[in-house]
Amino acid sequence: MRIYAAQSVQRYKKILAENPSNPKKTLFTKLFDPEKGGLADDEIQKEAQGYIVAGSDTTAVTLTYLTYAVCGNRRIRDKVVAEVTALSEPIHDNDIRNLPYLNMVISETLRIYTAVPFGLPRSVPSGGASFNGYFLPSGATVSTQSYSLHRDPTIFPDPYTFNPERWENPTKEMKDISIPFGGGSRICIGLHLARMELRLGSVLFFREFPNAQRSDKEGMSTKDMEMQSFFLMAPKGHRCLIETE
Ligand code: HEM
Repeated sequence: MRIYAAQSVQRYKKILAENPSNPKKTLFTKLFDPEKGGLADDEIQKEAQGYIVAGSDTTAVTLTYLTYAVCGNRRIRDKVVAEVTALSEPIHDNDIRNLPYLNMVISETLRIYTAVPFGLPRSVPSGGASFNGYFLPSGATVSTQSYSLHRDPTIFPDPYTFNPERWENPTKEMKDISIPFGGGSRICIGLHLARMELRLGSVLFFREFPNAQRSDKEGMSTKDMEMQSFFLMAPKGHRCLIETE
């Protein structure tokens, strides 16, 4: 990935050299201009690497678990299929961003199959802070994480069951405690893009494969799909087999 990021930076520098006044714009275009507070090549490369990890595996893992969860319950799958097959082509995000059942399925996937089970660390500001009766000294590193919050049985009854309907009328506590994208000023910068990808990916998949179901070929089982933390969460067996009826 380091090499890929370095090559991308070099490719873009070539584009800039060929058309310095009007280059094809990317997220990083301004960073290449040292006169406008840009960064050095190796700094851009590190940023690019961060975006590749933060923006690809997260969504891929979430979409994998969404597909697996939906395909494991015919009632849920058929409700998703009914909603997405009622759409007419061409499909644009505007047509699907408010699909009620699909959004519940996505919220439930982000609750129970959080790809990022932790929060990135924060430093307590100078002067320290009091939280829940505890004093946190200035400079201490603190963090919270979504994995156990999303499984709190007092907020999410029967927390280990994939139940999209629980999002039909979510309580304030459910909304407050759900942090699949973190929170505060450093909340995931890609959350809207991620939700868009999850919506589009699911719509296209279940329109194309309305009869998709879990496969047990090649010994595939739920054991393969147990979540393991490789920094990001991912299926333990590194695979997810789905077949059509
Ligand atoms: C389902 C998909 C995703 C999940 C679950 C997710 C989750 C998270 C979480 C929990 C954080 C830490 C936030 C915090 O500490 O408060 C984070 C940070 C970040 N995410 Fe995402 N993310 C996803 C998709 C994306 C995408 C698509 C992009 C970019 C294209 C992205 C870019 C980033 C970046 C750059 C940060 C660091 C933000 C900062 O430190 O200011 N993420 N993400």
